[in-house]
Amino acid sequence: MNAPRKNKPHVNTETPGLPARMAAARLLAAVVDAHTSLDGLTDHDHGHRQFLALDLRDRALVRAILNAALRFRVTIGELIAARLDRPLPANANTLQHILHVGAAQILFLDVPDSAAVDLAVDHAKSDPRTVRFAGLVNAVLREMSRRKERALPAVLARTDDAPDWLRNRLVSAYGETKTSKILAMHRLEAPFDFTVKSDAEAWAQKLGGFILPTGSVRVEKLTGPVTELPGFDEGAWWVQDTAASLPAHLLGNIADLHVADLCAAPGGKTAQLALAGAHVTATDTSRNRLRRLESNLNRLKLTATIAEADVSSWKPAEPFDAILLDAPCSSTGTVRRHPDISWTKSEADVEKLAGVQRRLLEAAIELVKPGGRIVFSNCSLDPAEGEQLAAALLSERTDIESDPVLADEFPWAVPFVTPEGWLRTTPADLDLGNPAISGMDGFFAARFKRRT
Ligand SMILES: C[S@@+](CC[C@H](N)C(=O)[O-])C[C@H]1O[C@@H](n2cnc3c(N)ncnc32)[C@H](O)[C@@H]1O
Repeated sequence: MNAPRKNKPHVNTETPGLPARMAAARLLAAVVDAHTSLDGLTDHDHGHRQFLALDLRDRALVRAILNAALRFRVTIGELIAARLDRPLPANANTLQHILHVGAAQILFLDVPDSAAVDLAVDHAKSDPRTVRFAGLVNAVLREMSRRKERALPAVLARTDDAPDWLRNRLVSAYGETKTSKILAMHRLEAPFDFTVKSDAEAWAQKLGGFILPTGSVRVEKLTGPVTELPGFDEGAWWVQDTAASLPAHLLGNIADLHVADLCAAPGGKTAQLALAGAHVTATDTSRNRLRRLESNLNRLKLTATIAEADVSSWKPAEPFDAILLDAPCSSTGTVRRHPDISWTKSEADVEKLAGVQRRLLEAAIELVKPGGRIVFSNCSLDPAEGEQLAAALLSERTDIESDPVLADEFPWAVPFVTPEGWLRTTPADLDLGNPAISGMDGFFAARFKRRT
């Protein structure tokens, strides 16, 4: 018989609620320590095995815990630190994650505090790395629960809930005041935007929303899954942040033109181009994502030619009349919907992705006919992936010119057009008075023309 191990865990890990908390802490580690995307970890087909082992209710709880833990990570960290006599050891990652998962429930979720504390303590006891800290977990979280009414508003008022790298980059791009507005919006769940095929008025009514100046229908909160909403089965609309719907419009009248949508999946912009009457070729490197694009188009009863291809080496038979390149990016414009991005991405990613975008844009120029338009877009807030990249390209290449968006070209575009004729949106824009229904994703779009 083995000798009993010191600190041997002695907890029934099947205790109701405990597997969900253990999965939440495990996924938090994957996001924060290994920089893995939360969408991938919580995918219902290919997600993390600890997540897939849970029933649907617990999966929803894990998603809610992680959204809060990541959205308010700085606030939570400060409240934990205030309850400790000295900082936790640097290698105490697992303990940190258990505390953050417990605190996220106590501070931001509708879970009884006692359950959140007890399950965090059980979790600590179940793991040899944290069993000796079970008392500390109990003390910190109970005290947090007792003091939250007083402590939480004060800490929320002085924290930004952004890692330093992101805050610093935003301040250099937008200044302190606008950065504060953007980060305040990052604390809120984004409303749902729908791009409708026609009759926005009727769909706004049926979906319980309203029409934005950009033409999208906005709904503050959904009452059930998207797939059960009116109009889903008949393909009357698709979910698309209103900012994401703007770049495709910049191609102008594309009826009957041959348009390539490069980096197309899952196809929100392909659908717009097809709906506008173009003959669309949609390319992407990801076979899985192209499958999603195909099924999305089928539901919407729209068509496009689909090509699995890498833009940088793609050699189509004919050049296109127009090109949309919605390039992969750091996605910092979508933090409201994906609070993990602040913690999975870094300054180095921004620089690396700006290099990728430049290469893809150079390749895209070769695919358009002389005189043809190219719209380059992405959902980053960082000028390195937007304004700086566009300016560098224009100053270094003589075969393209800027095709600026004019102030009177699209009435909806006026608030977002820069002096250079580019489009720039941030979550602080589209302020409708009530923050819960305001804001939009951060997007950049520039329009170029290939010289004849
Ligand atoms: C921002 S997403 C596109 C979103 C899409 N345009 C939409 O509106 O639904 C970027 C896409 O670029 C694809 N991608 C990345 N590198 C690529 C490359 N070298 N060639 C083609 N596609 C690429 C990714 O697989 C991903 O689907």
